[in-house]
Amino acid sequence: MKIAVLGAGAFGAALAISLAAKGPVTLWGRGQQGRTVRRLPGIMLPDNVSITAEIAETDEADALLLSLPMQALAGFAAEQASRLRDRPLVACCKGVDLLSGLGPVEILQKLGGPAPAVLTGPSFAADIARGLPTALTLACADDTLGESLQATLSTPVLRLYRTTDYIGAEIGGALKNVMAIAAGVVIGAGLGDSARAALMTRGYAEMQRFALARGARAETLGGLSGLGDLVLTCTSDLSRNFRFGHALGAGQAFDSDTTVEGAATAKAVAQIARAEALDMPISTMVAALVDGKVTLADAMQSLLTRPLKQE
Ligand SMILES: NC(=O)C1=CN([C@@H]2O[C@H](COP(=O)(O)OP(=O)(O)OC[C@H]3O[C@@H](n4cnc5c(N)ncnc54)[C@H](OP(=O)(O)O)[C@@H]3O)[C@@H](O)[C@H]2O)C=CC1
Ligand SMILES: O=C(CO)COP(=O)(O)O
Repeated sequence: MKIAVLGAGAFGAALAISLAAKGPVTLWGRGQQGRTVRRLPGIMLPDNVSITAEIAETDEADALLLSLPMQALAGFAAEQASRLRDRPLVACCKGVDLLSGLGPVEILQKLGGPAPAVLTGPSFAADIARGLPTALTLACADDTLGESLQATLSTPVLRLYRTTDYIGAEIGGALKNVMAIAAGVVIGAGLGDSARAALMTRGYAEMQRFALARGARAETLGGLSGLGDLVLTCTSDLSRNFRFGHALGAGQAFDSDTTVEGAATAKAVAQIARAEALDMPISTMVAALVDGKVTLADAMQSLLTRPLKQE
């Protein structure tokens, strides 16, 4: 199966490099110039990655990986509908669309083609690009297509596990970024590792609650795309979401050109939680903090003075 990756950011480039070990890959990036990837500095593309700014050069591919920021996906899919429709699509983004409340698979489903898949789980682009061992979840409602994509996209060092529960997989990937911002805030504000462990555990309970309410399976959240990615992103300085939260907690500025998926997703999740009366205190507080609607002191006070309850 010939693969093209749409989106030459850090993750798209890393996936292209990884797949190039198995055969030629086309990598498209808007405004792309030359063979260096601005958002993945210091990494060379192998010769069998064709990088281009001409999206028509991806038309020969049998399957497309969409590696764009979540909030850009719906607009891009609508713009490129005729090009994307009818081919297997794999969403490689993590989040909830702020305008529609939809995840990446639901957005791509609107195109009406084969069942879209989502590729998600614990992996930093820099690790994948360097060929370090990584395991991810490939979720697709059509298990036959999922099996074929799993085989095509796995490499000796990038091991894909498969599920049909795309709802659980995409919600795990979306919400772990919100929790990573919260974990960053905790550490940035000097509240300590014990507080971070409490935050991660209660954050995981929140991820489960949200996912189950939307029809996901609990075990999916316990897998790579949920717990696995929560652990990675809440504990590593390599995470942009964690670093953003850290800056927020420490009262420092943060580069607005950096992709921080958890910020918009927290707002989308807070809106859904309000509309559906779901108890999502950490996500709601992250949304309010990101918008500057509450101070850190108020956020802490509000979370710590909630009624005592059973675990
Ligand atoms: N980086 C990582 O370690 C991982 C990232 N992911 C996920 O991958 C997704 C992409 O993130 P990542 O690659 O890191 O982000 P980056 O910020 O590195 O790159 C985003 C890319 O998308 C391009 N882009 C933005 N908007 C549009 C648009 N409307 N049309 C076309 N291209 C657009 C950007 O172009 P430009 O530079 O011109 O703005 C850039 O090339 C996210 O959802 C992220 O959560 C998942 C796992 C790991
Ligand atoms: O999704 C990721 C790791 O799995 C990358 O995390 P950040 O977007 O926070 O850098």
